[in-house]
Amino acid sequence: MHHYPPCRHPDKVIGITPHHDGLGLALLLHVDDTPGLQVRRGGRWFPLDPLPGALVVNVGDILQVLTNGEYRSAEHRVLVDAERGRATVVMFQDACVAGTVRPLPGLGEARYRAIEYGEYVKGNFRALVEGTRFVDSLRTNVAQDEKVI
Ligand SMILES: O=C(O)CCC(=O)C(=O)O
Ligand SMILES: [Fe+2]
Repeated sequence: MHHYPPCRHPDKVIGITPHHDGLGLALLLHVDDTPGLQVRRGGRWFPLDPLPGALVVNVGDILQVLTNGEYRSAEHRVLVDAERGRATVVMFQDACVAGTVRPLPGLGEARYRAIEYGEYVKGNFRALVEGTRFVDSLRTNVAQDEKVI
């Protein structure tokens, strides 16, 4: 659960810095009608305003690998509001702890190499601290050559 208190200087703070979710699928419920969530596409930020009764479904990096890059993990961030607080509830679907993160068979040549889940988690945290994307380090030559993912 997230709570973003109002801030009189919203231009000077950030609710959550830009990131890609590292896990599988994220389901996000807006508890109130305060906007703040934004998604980046083509270098621009777009607001994802709350819709009553709707869930925001967000693809994370593991799902990007699982689908061999067919589904892309979306970069997003949260801004804060000057007057109103904001609350959200997020549920992350994760991979099996004893499992392997790899593209599912039948989706063409693998664009990502397989990695044990434990190693994935460690690498993902390391990359977060360094400000890089761990999923990029898993790309195979196929993905490098295509320059699409
Ligand atoms: O609270 C939100 O709108 C987004 C939360 C989020 O991006 C996250 O938990 O990864
Ligand atoms: Fe997120």
